[in-house]
Amino acid sequence: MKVLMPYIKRYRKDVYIALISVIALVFATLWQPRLLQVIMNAILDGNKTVIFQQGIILIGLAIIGIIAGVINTIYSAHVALGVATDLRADLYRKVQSFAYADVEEFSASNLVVRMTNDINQIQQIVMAGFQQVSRIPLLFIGAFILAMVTMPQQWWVLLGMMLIVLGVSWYSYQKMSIYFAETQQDIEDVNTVARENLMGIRVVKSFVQEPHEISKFSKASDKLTKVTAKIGYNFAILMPAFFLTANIAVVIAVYLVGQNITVHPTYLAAITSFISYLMQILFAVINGGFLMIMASRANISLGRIGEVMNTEPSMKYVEGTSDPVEGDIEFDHVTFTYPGDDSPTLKDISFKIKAGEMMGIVGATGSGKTTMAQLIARLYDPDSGTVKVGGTDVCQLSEVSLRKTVAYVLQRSTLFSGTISDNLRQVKEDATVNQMQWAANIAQSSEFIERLPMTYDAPVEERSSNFSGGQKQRLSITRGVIAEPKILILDDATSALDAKSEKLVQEALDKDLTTTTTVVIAEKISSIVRADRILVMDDGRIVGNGNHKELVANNEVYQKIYQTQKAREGEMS
Ligand SMILES: Nc1ncnc2c1ncn2[C@@H]1O[C@H](COP(=O)(O)OP(=O)(O)OP(=O)(O)O)[C@@H](O)[C@H]1O
Repeated sequence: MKVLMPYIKRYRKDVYIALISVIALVFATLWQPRLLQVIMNAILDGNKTVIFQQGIILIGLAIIGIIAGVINTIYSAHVALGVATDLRADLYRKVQSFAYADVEEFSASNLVVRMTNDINQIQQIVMAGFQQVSRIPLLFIGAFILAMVTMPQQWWVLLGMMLIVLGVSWYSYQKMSIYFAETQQDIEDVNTVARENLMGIRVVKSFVQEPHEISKFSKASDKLTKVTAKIGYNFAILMPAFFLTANIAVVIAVYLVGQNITVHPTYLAAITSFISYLMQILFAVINGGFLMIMASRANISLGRIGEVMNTEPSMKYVEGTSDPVEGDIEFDHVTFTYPGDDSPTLKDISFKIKAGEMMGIVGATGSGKTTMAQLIARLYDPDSGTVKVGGTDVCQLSEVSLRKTVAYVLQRSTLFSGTISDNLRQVKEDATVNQMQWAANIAQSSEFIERLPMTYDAPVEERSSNFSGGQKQRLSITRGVIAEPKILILDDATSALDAKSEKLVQEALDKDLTTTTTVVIAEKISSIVRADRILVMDDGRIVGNGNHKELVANNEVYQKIYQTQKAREGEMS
């Protein structure tokens, strides 16, 4: 609730209108049986004036009730929609402030569920809250008092019905809250299976995994069905049980009143009014139960949202100039462990590279190459030691300055839906077509972009599905170079390019980005053979540092990689 209150307060005016309209609605609902009673007595007395007068008031009251109901729904919806929109925007802003490690810890899909499903739960409870929270107790207490006033001698019928209905609802709502919590989990499971399947649909199809995937989905879906069915059975029993109890109470009241009807003819009108109040009490209890269930679901969602909102980003940036720094890189005794891991992935790494040089990083898979690149881009901070860029500790650079200095191109290219120019302008807002062409020429992407009917305004579909792997990589490199970064990291970023294109990219980089430090992580030695310096990684340590010639001459690990690749190339040629 602490999370929600500041958001609700922003809609004070709508909240007041919603609450005042509830009071008008309850008044109209409760007063109608009372008037009906007066009219019925007037009918018995044959008093036409009273019938007419009270009839008009009754119609007026009904109209007031309808108008109040409409106003209440509109303003409750204003508050609910406003709260949900603001909360979603703040949650999104918060996630944007997270460090990469924070996003990884929550997991991206989990954060998406929190921003969509959980926010929806909040929206529903706020809406229901302003429609029902004040209405239920007012209706319940009002109907109870008026029923007692109408037929005080039937107090025990009323009390008996209330005890039974409240007892049964308490028991079943308790039980159903457990089922609803299970449903929440089961919905997430179904979502996860469906999402994984659809995102990896190419793999599913190519390995003919459809039957396996269908059975996995069926299992998750069956679990959800079972719990939902249990909720359905409970409701199926609960509703008739409530109405049976109410009807028994009505029968008892009518029977008792019927004994005296000839002595007290006004009892006839009173019993009609009494029955209306019994029904209102019943509806108040049923709606109260629903609200409790919704509230318990929303409470879980609120907890999940609060968890994100209260998470402090694990990485903070200093305020400072937004200018880029020079492209020198230095690692000084850097040790790094991934959050949650026991042993370090990088162990005591030290090296220096001058601005404008090219550095290659090779090593076995899992040896820590990508991790090292991530530390240059400050996606993580080291446990100990310092990473310096342009002679400054990366922790002492403002976020904008660091992002302007370092461009990081990954093997698995991530392009955003929109157009090619939208993607390029993410890095350089005011990029002209000439600048785009310049960058595309370096990345060898101009050749296919310019063949597209809309060239740089060509659409990029969701997950860039309208481009091949090689085209995606070239577009990512284009985006990486367009702002002429001081440091360009290519993390296996040319793996989907043929040898000729890769060579052309490297030559263009040498020619056009002369002052840029290039860090190339590659499986193939051929990709880094020209580098000024090559780091050889093995199990999180640097086991070789030199140029190709030096390493071929005296580094065992490098020699092994080189010989294996040469032998493979020999086999292939
Ligand atoms: N987010 C992460 N959380 C925990 N451990 C991780 C994470 N990312 C990588 N690792 C582990 O750190 C080690 C080094 O991974 P890294 O990706 O740096 O290796 P790499 O040399 O780039 O491998 P490859 O050549 O296969 O890309 C691996 O053992 C990997 O399992």
